[in-house]
Amino acid sequence: MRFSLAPPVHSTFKLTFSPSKSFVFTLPAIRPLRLRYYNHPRLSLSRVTATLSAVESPSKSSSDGQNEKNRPLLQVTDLTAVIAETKQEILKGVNLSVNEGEIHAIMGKNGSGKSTLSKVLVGHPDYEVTGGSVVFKGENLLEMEPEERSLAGLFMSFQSPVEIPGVNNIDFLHMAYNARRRKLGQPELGPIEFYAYIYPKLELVSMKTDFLNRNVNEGFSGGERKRNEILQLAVLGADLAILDEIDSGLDVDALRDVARAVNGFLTPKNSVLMITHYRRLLEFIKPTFIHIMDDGRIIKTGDVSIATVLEEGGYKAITET
Ligand SMILES: Nc1ncnc2c1ncn2[C@@H]1O[C@H](COP(=O)(O)OP(=O)(O)OP(=O)(O)O)[C@@H](O)[C@H]1O
Repeated sequence: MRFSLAPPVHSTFKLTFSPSKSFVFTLPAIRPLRLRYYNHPRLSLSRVTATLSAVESPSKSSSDGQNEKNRPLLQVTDLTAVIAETKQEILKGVNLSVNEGEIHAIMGKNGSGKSTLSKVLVGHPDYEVTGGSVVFKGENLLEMEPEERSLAGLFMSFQSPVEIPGVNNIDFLHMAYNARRRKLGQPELGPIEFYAYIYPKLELVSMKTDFLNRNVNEGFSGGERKRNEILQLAVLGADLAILDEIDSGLDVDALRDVARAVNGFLTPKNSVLMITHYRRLLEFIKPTFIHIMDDGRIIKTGDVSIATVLEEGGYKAITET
Protein backbone atom coordinates (compact mmCIF):
# COMPACT_ATOMS: atom_id res chain seq x y z
CA MET A 1 0.00 0.00 0.00
CA ARG A 2 1.35 3.42 -0.90
CA PHE A 3 0.07 6.73 0.26
CA SER A 4 1.19 10.25 0.80
CA LEU A 5 0.27 12.85 3.37
CA ALA A 6 -0.67 16.27 2.14
CA PRO A 7 0.56 19.07 4.41
CA PRO A 8 -1.95 19.76 7.17
CA VAL A 9 -4.21 22.77 6.73
CA HIS A 10 -5.83 23.49 10.07
CA SER A 11 -7.02 20.05 11.15
CA THR A 12 -8.01 18.61 7.77
CA PHE A 13 -5.81 15.98 6.17
CA LYS A 14 -5.77 14.06 2.96
CA LEU A 15 -4.38 10.57 2.70
CA THR A 16 -3.79 9.31 -0.82
CA PHE A 17 -3.60 5.54 -1.06
CA SER A 18 -3.38 5.27 -4.82
CA PRO A 19 -4.10 7.60 -7.72
CA SER A 20 -7.78 6.70 -7.53
CA LYS A 21 -8.29 6.46 -3.79
CA SER A 22 -7.92 9.15 -1.24
CA PHE A 23 -9.41 9.81 2.14
CA VAL A 24 -10.02 13.25 3.56
CA PHE A 25 -10.54 13.47 7.28
CA THR A 26 -10.73 15.98 10.07
CA LEU A 27 -8.93 15.22 13.26
CA PRO A 28 -11.12 15.61 16.30
CA ALA A 29 -10.10 18.68 18.21
CA ILE A 30 -11.09 17.45 21.64
CA ARG A 31 -7.70 16.15 22.72
CA PRO A 32 -5.14 18.92 22.95
CA LEU A 33 -2.47 16.25 23.45
CA ARG A 34 -2.88 15.18 19.88
CA LEU A 35 -2.11 18.58 18.45
CA ARG A 36 1.57 17.92 18.75
CA TYR A 37 1.25 15.31 16.01
CA TYR A 38 -0.13 17.78 13.50
CA ASN A 39 3.24 19.29 12.75
CA HIS A 40 5.35 16.43 13.96
CA PRO A 41 8.76 16.89 12.32
CA ARG A 42 9.43 13.16 12.10
CA LEU A 43 6.02 12.14 10.77
CA SER A 44 7.03 11.28 7.26
CA LEU A 45 5.75 8.90 4.65
CA SER A 46 8.33 6.30 5.56
CA ARG A 47 7.50 6.45 9.25
CA VAL A 48 3.80 5.97 8.68
CA THR A 49 4.43 3.16 6.23
CA ALA A 50 6.79 1.47 8.65
CA THR A 51 4.21 1.66 11.41
CA LEU A 52 1.58 0.19 9.17
CA SER A 53 3.77 -2.79 8.35
CA ALA A 54 4.50 -3.26 12.02
CA VAL A 55 0.79 -3.41 12.72
CA GLU A 56 0.00 -5.75 9.87
CA SER A 57 2.90 -8.14 10.18
CA PRO A 58 2.29 -10.00 13.49
CA SER A 59 -0.89 -11.69 12.32
CA LYS A 60 0.68 -12.57 8.98
CA SER A 61 3.78 -14.11 10.47
CA SER A 62 1.74 -15.93 13.09
CA SER A 63 -0.28 -17.56 10.33
CA ASP A 64 2.90 -19.29 9.18
CA GLY A 65 2.99 -21.48 12.28
CA GLN A 66 1.19 -24.44 10.82
CA ASN A 67 2.57 -26.84 13.42
CA GLU A 68 1.06 -24.70 16.17
CA LYS A 69 -2.40 -25.05 14.68
CA ASN A 70 -5.05 -26.55 16.90
CA ARG A 71 -3.56 -25.47 20.18
CA PRO A 72 -6.29 -25.00 22.79
CA LEU A 73 -7.51 -21.42 23.01
CA LEU A 74 -10.58 -21.62 25.23
CA GLN A 75 -11.54 -24.45 27.57
CA VAL A 76 -14.87 -24.15 29.37
CA THR A 77 -15.52 -26.90 31.90
CA ASP A 78 -18.76 -27.49 33.84
CA LEU A 79 -19.47 -23.77 33.89
CA THR A 80 -22.44 -22.72 36.00
CA ALA A 81 -23.68 -19.14 36.42
CA VAL A 82 -26.59 -17.28 37.95
CA ILE A 83 -28.16 -13.87 37.39
CA ALA A 84 -26.39 -11.72 39.98
CA GLU A 85 -29.52 -9.99 41.20
CA THR A 86 -31.94 -12.88 41.50
CA LYS A 87 -29.53 -15.84 41.80
CA GLN A 88 -31.55 -17.66 39.14
CA GLU A 89 -29.34 -20.28 37.54
CA ILE A 90 -28.98 -19.87 33.76
CA LEU A 91 -25.83 -21.80 32.89
CA LYS A 92 -26.10 -25.31 34.26
CA GLY A 93 -22.79 -26.94 33.37
CA VAL A 94 -21.42 -25.79 30.02
CA ASN A 95 -18.54 -27.68 28.43
CA LEU A 96 -16.86 -26.26 25.35
CA SER A 97 -13.38 -26.40 23.81
CA VAL A 98 -12.21 -24.01 21.12
CA ASN A 99 -8.82 -24.49 19.51
CA GLU A 100 -6.83 -21.94 17.54
CA GLY A 101 -8.06 -21.52 14.01
CA GLU A 102 -11.52 -22.97 14.60
CA ILE A 103 -14.93 -21.48 13.98
CA HIS A 104 -17.62 -22.59 16.38
CA ALA A 105 -21.32 -21.81 16.07
CA ILE A 106 -23.75 -22.05 18.95
CA MET A 107 -27.40 -22.51 18.10
CA GLY A 108 -30.34 -23.17 20.36
CA LYS A 109 -33.87 -22.20 21.22
CA ASN A 110 -34.68 -18.73 22.51
CA GLY A 111 -33.80 -18.46 26.17
CA SER A 112 -31.48 -21.49 26.20
CA GLY A 113 -28.56 -19.42 27.56
CA LYS A 114 -26.43 -18.63 24.49
CA SER A 115 -26.07 -14.90 25.13
CA THR A 116 -25.60 -15.51 28.83
CA LEU A 117 -22.69 -17.82 28.06
CA SER A 118 -21.00 -15.20 25.91
CA LYS A 119 -21.60 -12.45 28.44
CA VAL A 120 -20.24 -14.59 31.26
CA LEU A 121 -17.12 -15.22 29.18
CA VAL A 122 -16.46 -11.49 28.81
CA GLY A 123 -17.18 -10.84 32.50
CA HIS A 124 -20.55 -9.08 32.29
CA PRO A 125 -21.49 -7.86 35.78
CA ASP A 126 -25.12 -9.06 35.51
CA TYR A 127 -23.94 -12.64 36.10
CA GLU A 128 -22.08 -14.52 38.80
CA VAL A 129 -20.12 -17.66 38.12
CA THR A 130 -21.00 -20.31 40.68
CA GLY A 131 -18.91 -23.23 39.47
CA GLY A 132 -16.64 -24.71 36.84
CA SER A 133 -13.65 -23.18 35.10
CA VAL A 134 -12.68 -21.23 32.02
CA VAL A 135 -9.12 -21.28 30.73
CA PHE A 136 -8.23 -18.82 27.97
CA LYS A 137 -4.73 -19.00 26.43
CA GLY A 138 -3.59 -21.00 29.43
CA GLU A 139 -4.86 -18.50 32.01
CA ASN A 140 -7.82 -18.52 34.37
CA LEU A 141 -10.24 -16.20 32.56
CA LEU A 142 -12.60 -15.99 35.49
CA GLU A 143 -9.99 -14.24 37.62
CA MET A 144 -9.56 -11.43 35.08
CA GLU A 145 -11.45 -8.14 35.06
CA PRO A 146 -13.54 -7.56 31.90
CA GLU A 147 -10.98 -5.06 30.60
CA GLU A 148 -8.14 -7.54 31.13
CA ARG A 149 -10.09 -10.16 29.20
CA SER A 150 -10.39 -7.79 26.30
CA LEU A 151 -6.71 -6.87 26.42
CA ALA A 152 -5.87 -10.56 26.59
CA GLY A 153 -7.50 -11.00 23.17
CA LEU A 154 -11.17 -11.71 23.81
CA PHE A 155 -13.61 -9.68 21.74
CA MET A 156 -17.37 -9.70 21.94
CA SER A 157 -19.86 -8.24 19.55
CA PHE A 158 -23.11 -7.80 21.44
CA GLN A 159 -26.55 -8.78 20.19
CA SER A 160 -27.69 -5.20 20.88
CA PRO A 161 -24.62 -2.96 20.67
CA VAL A 162 -24.84 -0.04 23.07
CA GLU A 163 -24.67 3.66 22.32
CA ILE A 164 -21.92 5.69 23.93
CA PRO A 165 -23.18 9.27 23.87
CA GLY A 166 -20.51 11.96 23.78
CA VAL A 167 -17.74 9.63 22.57
CA ASN A 168 -17.07 9.61 18.88
CA ASN A 169 -16.30 6.43 17.07
CA ILE A 170 -12.78 7.27 15.97
CA ASP A 171 -11.71 8.38 19.45
CA PHE A 172 -13.19 5.26 20.97
CA LEU A 173 -11.44 2.98 18.49
CA HIS A 174 -8.17 4.86 18.75
CA MET A 175 -8.17 4.65 22.54
CA ALA A 176 -9.04 0.97 22.58
CA TYR A 177 -6.51 0.15 19.88
CA ASN A 178 -3.68 1.92 21.68
CA ALA A 179 -4.60 0.21 24.94
CA ARG A 180 -4.15 -3.12 23.19
CA ARG A 181 -0.86 -2.04 21.66
CA ARG A 182 0.42 -1.00 25.08
CA LYS A 183 -0.53 -4.41 26.40
CA LEU A 184 1.39 -6.02 23.52
CA GLY A 185 4.42 -3.83 24.26
CA GLN A 186 4.04 -1.98 20.95
CA PRO A 187 4.28 1.80 20.54
CA GLU A 188 1.00 3.68 20.38
CA LEU A 189 -0.17 5.11 17.06
CA GLY A 190 -0.69 8.85 16.71
CA PRO A 191 -3.93 10.08 15.14
CA ILE A 192 -2.63 10.33 11.58
CA GLU A 193 -1.09 6.89 11.65
CA PHE A 194 -4.28 5.54 13.14
CA TYR A 195 -6.43 7.06 10.39
CA ALA A 196 -4.16 5.44 7.84
CA TYR A 197 -4.53 2.12 9.65
CA ILE A 198 -8.31 2.29 9.95
CA TYR A 199 -9.11 3.42 6.41
CA PRO A 200 -8.81 0.00 4.71
CA LYS A 201 -10.87 -1.53 7.52
CA LEU A 202 -13.73 0.85 6.73
CA GLU A 203 -13.69 -0.38 3.18
CA LEU A 204 -13.78 -3.96 4.42
CA VAL A 205 -17.14 -3.41 6.10
CA SER A 206 -18.35 -0.90 3.48
CA MET A 207 -18.72 1.86 6.03
CA LYS A 208 -18.62 5.52 5.11
CA THR A 209 -15.97 7.66 6.74
CA ASP A 210 -18.55 9.97 8.35
CA PHE A 211 -19.38 7.16 10.78
CA LEU A 212 -16.00 7.76 12.37
CA ASN A 213 -17.00 11.22 13.51
CA ARG A 214 -20.36 10.15 14.91
CA ASN A 215 -20.85 9.12 18.51
CA VAL A 216 -20.51 5.38 19.02
CA ASN A 217 -23.70 3.73 17.73
CA GLU A 218 -25.79 6.87 18.40
CA GLY A 219 -28.57 6.98 15.83
CA PHE A 220 -27.05 4.03 13.94
CA SER A 221 -29.52 1.68 12.30
CA GLY A 222 -29.47 -1.96 13.44
CA GLY A 223 -27.36 -2.99 10.45
CA GLU A 224 -24.96 -0.07 10.89
CA ARG A 225 -24.42 -1.06 14.51
CA LYS A 226 -23.51 -4.58 13.44
CA ARG A 227 -21.10 -3.29 10.82
CA ASN A 228 -19.61 -1.02 13.44
CA GLU A 229 -19.08 -3.98 15.76
CA ILE A 230 -17.20 -5.79 13.04
CA LEU A 231 -15.20 -2.66 12.31
CA GLN A 232 -14.17 -2.73 15.98
CA LEU A 233 -13.12 -6.34 15.57
CA ALA A 234 -11.15 -5.57 12.41
CA VAL A 235 -9.42 -2.64 14.10
CA LEU A 236 -8.71 -4.20 17.48
CA GLY A 237 -8.06 -7.76 16.39
CA ALA A 238 -8.65 -10.64 18.79
CA ASP A 239 -7.60 -14.19 19.48
CA LEU A 240 -11.20 -15.16 20.05
CA ALA A 241 -14.12 -13.16 18.66
CA ILE A 242 -17.51 -13.91 20.15
CA LEU A 243 -20.22 -12.74 17.77
CA ASP A 244 -23.71 -12.77 19.21
CA GLU A 245 -26.32 -12.84 16.42
CA ILE A 246 -24.20 -10.74 14.14
CA ASP A 247 -26.62 -11.65 11.35
CA SER A 248 -29.75 -10.28 12.98
CA GLY A 249 -31.23 -7.27 11.24
CA LEU A 250 -28.80 -7.38 8.33
CA ASP A 251 -29.91 -7.13 4.73
CA VAL A 252 -28.34 -9.60 2.29
CA ASP A 253 -25.58 -7.23 1.16
CA ALA A 254 -24.72 -6.24 4.72
CA LEU A 255 -24.59 -9.90 5.75
CA ARG A 256 -22.13 -10.55 2.94
CA ASP A 257 -19.98 -7.56 3.93
CA VAL A 258 -19.96 -8.56 7.57
CA ALA A 259 -19.16 -12.18 6.76
CA ARG A 260 -16.36 -11.12 4.42
CA ALA A 261 -14.90 -8.95 7.16
CA VAL A 262 -15.09 -11.80 9.68
CA ASN A 263 -13.49 -14.21 7.22
CA GLY A 264 -10.79 -11.62 6.53
CA PHE A 265 -10.05 -11.48 10.25
CA LEU A 266 -9.42 -15.23 10.45
CA THR A 267 -5.94 -16.69 10.50
CA PRO A 268 -4.86 -20.21 11.54
CA LYS A 269 -4.23 -18.76 15.00
CA ASN A 270 -7.45 -16.98 15.89
CA SER A 271 -10.97 -18.26 16.34
CA VAL A 272 -14.60 -17.29 16.20
CA LEU A 273 -17.46 -18.32 18.45
CA MET A 274 -20.68 -17.17 16.85
CA ILE A 275 -24.24 -17.39 18.02
CA THR A 276 -26.87 -17.64 15.35
CA HIS A 277 -30.37 -18.91 14.70
CA TYR A 278 -29.96 -19.31 10.97
CA ARG A 279 -28.06 -21.49 8.54
CA ARG A 280 -27.74 -18.51 6.20
CA LEU A 281 -24.82 -17.05 8.20
CA LEU A 282 -23.10 -20.44 8.23
CA GLU A 283 -23.10 -20.47 4.45
CA PHE A 284 -20.92 -17.35 4.52
CA ILE A 285 -18.79 -18.18 7.57
CA LYS A 286 -18.21 -21.92 7.56
CA PRO A 287 -18.09 -23.38 11.05
CA THR A 288 -15.77 -26.17 12.14
CA PHE A 289 -18.29 -27.24 14.79
CA ILE A 290 -21.89 -26.46 15.64
CA HIS A 291 -23.10 -26.79 19.22
CA ILE A 292 -26.71 -26.95 20.28
CA MET A 293 -27.55 -25.33 23.57
CA ASP A 294 -30.59 -26.22 25.63
CA ASP A 295 -31.52 -25.15 29.13
CA GLY A 296 -28.08 -23.88 30.07
CA ARG A 297 -26.03 -26.75 28.64
CA ILE A 298 -24.49 -27.77 25.34
CA ILE A 299 -26.39 -30.92 24.53
CA LYS A 300 -25.01 -31.74 21.10
CA THR A 301 -21.93 -30.98 19.01
CA GLY A 302 -21.42 -31.84 15.38
CA ASP A 303 -20.49 -30.53 11.97
CA VAL A 304 -22.43 -28.22 9.69
CA SER A 305 -24.94 -30.95 8.86
CA ILE A 306 -26.61 -30.22 12.23
CA ALA A 307 -27.78 -26.88 10.83
CA THR A 308 -29.52 -28.64 7.96
CA VAL A 309 -31.28 -31.08 10.30
CA LEU A 310 -32.30 -28.12 12.43
CA GLU A 311 -33.66 -26.08 9.57
CA GLU A 312 -35.65 -29.00 8.20
CA GLY A 313 -36.93 -30.59 11.39
CA GLY A 314 -36.55 -27.99 14.15
CA TYR A 315 -34.98 -28.60 17.57
CA LYS A 316 -37.10 -31.73 18.06
CA ALA A 317 -35.22 -33.37 15.17
CA ILE A 318 -31.90 -32.51 16.80
CA THR A 319 -32.72 -34.04 20.15
CA GLU A 320 -34.02 -37.19 18.48
CA THR A 321 -30.86 -37.86 16.41
N1 LIG B 1 -29.99 -10.09 33.27
C1 LIG B 1 -31.03 -10.94 33.24
N2 LIG B 1 -32.13 -10.73 34.00
C2 LIG B 1 -33.17 -11.59 33.95
N3 LIG B 1 -33.22 -12.69 33.19
C3 LIG B 1 -32.16 -12.94 32.41
C4 LIG B 1 -31.01 -12.09 32.40
N4 LIG B 1 -30.11 -12.61 31.55
C5 LIG B 1 -30.65 -13.72 31.04
N5 LIG B 1 -31.89 -13.92 31.56
C6 LIG B 1 -32.77 -15.05 31.25
O1 LIG B 1 -31.95 -16.17 31.04
C7 LIG B 1 -32.46 -16.97 29.98
C8 LIG B 1 -31.40 -17.14 28.91
O2 LIG B 1 -31.22 -15.90 28.25
P1 LIG B 1 -30.21 -15.72 27.04
O3 LIG B 1 -30.31 -14.30 26.61
O4 LIG B 1 -28.90 -16.23 27.44
O5 LIG B 1 -30.85 -16.71 25.97
P2 LIG B 1 -30.49 -16.92 24.45
O6 LIG B 1 -30.31 -18.38 24.26
O7 LIG B 1 -29.38 -16.03 24.04
O8 LIG B 1 -31.86 -16.46 23.78
P3 LIG B 1 -32.19 -15.78 22.35
O9 LIG B 1 -31.97 -16.83 21.32
O10 LIG B 1 -33.63 -15.43 22.48
O11 LIG B 1 -31.31 -14.58 22.19
C9 LIG B 1 -33.70 -16.26 29.47
O12 LIG B 1 -34.83 -16.85 30.05
C10 LIG B 1 -33.52 -14.85 29.95
O13 LIG B 1 -34.75 -14.20 30.18
